[in-house]
Amino acid sequence: MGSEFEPVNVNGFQELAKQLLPKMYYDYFAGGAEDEHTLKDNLKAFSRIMIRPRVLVDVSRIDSSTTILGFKISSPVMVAPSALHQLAHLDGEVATARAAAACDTIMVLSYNSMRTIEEVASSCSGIRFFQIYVYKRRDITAQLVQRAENNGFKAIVLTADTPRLGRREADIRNKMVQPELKNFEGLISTKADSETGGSNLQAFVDGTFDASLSWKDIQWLKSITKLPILIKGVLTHEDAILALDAGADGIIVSNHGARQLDYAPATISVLEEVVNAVRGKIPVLLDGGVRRGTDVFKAIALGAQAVLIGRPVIFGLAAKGEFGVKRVLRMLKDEFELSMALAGCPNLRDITRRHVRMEQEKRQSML
Ligand SMILES: Cc1cc2nc3c(=O)[nH]c(=O)nc-3n(C[C@H](O)[C@H](O)[C@H](O)COP(=O)(O)O)c2cc1C
Ligand SMILES: CCCCCCC(=O)C(=O)O
Repeated sequence: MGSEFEPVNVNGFQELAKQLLPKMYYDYFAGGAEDEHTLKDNLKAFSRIMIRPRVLVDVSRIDSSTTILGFKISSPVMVAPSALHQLAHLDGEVATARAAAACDTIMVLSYNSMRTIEEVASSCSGIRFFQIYVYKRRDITAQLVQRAENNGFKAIVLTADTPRLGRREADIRNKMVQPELKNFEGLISTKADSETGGSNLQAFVDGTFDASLSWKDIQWLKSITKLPILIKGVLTHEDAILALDAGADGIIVSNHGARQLDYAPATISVLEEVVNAVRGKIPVLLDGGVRRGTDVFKAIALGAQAVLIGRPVIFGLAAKGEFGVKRVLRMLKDEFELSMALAGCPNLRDITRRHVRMEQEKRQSML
């Protein structure tokens, strides 16, 4: 493959990133937990859903814009929080933020970014949310939440699926090195040594993250910020109800890109369960395995307000920096708009449950 290779879909960026990145970093970005069963199923589950197109609908104008927590975005494709963007490209999260802003969408900045909250905030205007983990040292988490709020971030995303780090065997084999995180300078050392010689990330998380975090702590989070709070990592109707009861302002159905609990369900397979439990009271978003505009269409049909993408953004960044991230976001928007047109849905509100058919429904209809 020569340097002129130009991806025609977002998977092409993964191929480019694989050629360009050191193996340790590529494996960190691409990998999942243990057998990577859920990693594969996040993709396969989308392919088990069929779209039921309607014809002879006027689709001469397609509007894929939507509103999330009152903020208008050009299409329901947002940037998921992902760590360590400077391992993909020197400009790191600043390039990602500029690309997201240029595409009129929301970026969720990771707690584990390599560019600081302040650098990202001053790099361009744009709507941004801030994702957090909760450290045993709660004062540090509270300071970062405050800095995000002071720097114009519009919501806090609490990642709830990481009391400990999932077992990513590629990182263990590669002895993945934990880079220092500038956000925490003067607050805590982000250097870590793995006693077992495995992944430094795992050693760091095990020493720092608060594994005692529970639903009652949402009250603590509410007491330290005025921003809306979204809970990321919900996969069951039981937890969706608990999130509602705790006063969450939104839910992100996520299995952390299959990097935490292997054999957790593919996110698209549990979206409807969560949407039904929430009954429209708060927005439900989804991430995990979204690689095509048709995937976005399926998630919207099953009740998501928007999707977020993780690895495609990182691979776009690794391949072509800010331009690569823009290309990824535009490709998905264009593909989504095409699927809206071909399915007879000029607006997002026209996409309904009846526009998709799950595998089990297909079998029933063939009996
Ligand atoms: C390399 C990498 C780093 C990630 N870092 C974080 C993180 O810091 N915080 C977080 O909440 N989720 C993190 N995630 C999970 C993403 O937010 C998201 O749930 C997942 O990537 C979506 O799946 P996809 O990569 O298939 O799009 C990370 C994912 C990847 C691939
Ligand atoms: C620098 C610590 C990285 C913690 C894990 C980040 C993450 O959520 C992921 O890799 O997934």
